[in-house]
Amino acid sequence: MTDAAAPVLTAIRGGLVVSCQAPPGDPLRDPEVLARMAASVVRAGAIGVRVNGVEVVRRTRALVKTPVIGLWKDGDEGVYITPTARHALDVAAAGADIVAVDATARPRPDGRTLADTVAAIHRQTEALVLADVSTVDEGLAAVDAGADAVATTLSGYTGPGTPPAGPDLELVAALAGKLGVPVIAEGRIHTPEQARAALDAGAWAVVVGTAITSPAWLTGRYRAALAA
Ligand SMILES: CC(=O)N[C@H](C=O)[C@@H](O)[C@H](O)[C@H](O)COP(=O)(O)O
Repeated sequence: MTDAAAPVLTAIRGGLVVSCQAPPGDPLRDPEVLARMAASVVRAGAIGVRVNGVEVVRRTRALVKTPVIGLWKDGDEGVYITPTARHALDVAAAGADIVAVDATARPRPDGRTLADTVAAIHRQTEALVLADVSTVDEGLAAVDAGADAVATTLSGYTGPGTPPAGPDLELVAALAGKLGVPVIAEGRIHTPEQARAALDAGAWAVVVGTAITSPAWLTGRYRAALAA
C-alpha cells in the first residue's frame, strides 16, 4: 500500500484500534458504558476505536477525538455487520469516520451488491468504508467495489465450524501483498505479541477487541487456568 491514504487512515497507521463491544446479555452492553470504555482506551493510547450501534457511536463521538470506526450489527448470522446502506448511513450520521460493513461473498439481506452499497455510502456521507472480509478473493472484490480499506474481521466466521483460536495472520499478509488499500488486522488477536506480528505481516493497523474489553472473556481464561 503506497498510495496516499485519506487523513483518517493516516491517523491510525501503525497503531492499536480497540474494539469496545459487549454481546447481548452482557451487563456492559450499554451505550454510555461502552462509550466510556472507548474513552478509557483512547486515554491509554489507543489510536482509534471500533464501536457497534448508532447510539454507541453517537456517545463515543462525543467523548473521543480519535477516529471512530462504527458498525451496526443487525442479527447474528449471515451478513449482520452493517448489512445495508441504510444501516451504514445511520452509523455515519451518528459520527463514525469509517463505517465497517460485511464484504463477504454471502448474499446481502437487501439484495444489493457490495459495490452499490459502497457507492451509496460514499455518495451520501463523508465516511470511509472498511470492508470486513474472510478471504483474499473477498478483499480483492471489496477493493473493486470501492472500499477504502479492508479488514480480516470475518476470517473464521463464515463457515459451519468453530473459528480457530488465533488470528489469521496469513490472510493479513496475503491481503497486504495484493491490495492497494490499507489492510487492517482484526479478529482473535489476544496478545501484544500477536498484535506486533500482525503489523510485521503488513497490517496498516491492528484492531483488538475481546482481549482488552471483555472482562467476561478474561475471567473465563483465569477460571479455566485455576480449574486445570
Ligand atoms: C466476527 C464479528 O462479528 N466480529 C465483530 C466485529 O465487529 C466483533 O464481535 C469482534 O469483537 C471484533 O471484530 C474484534 O475482534 P476480537 O474481539 O476477536 O478481538
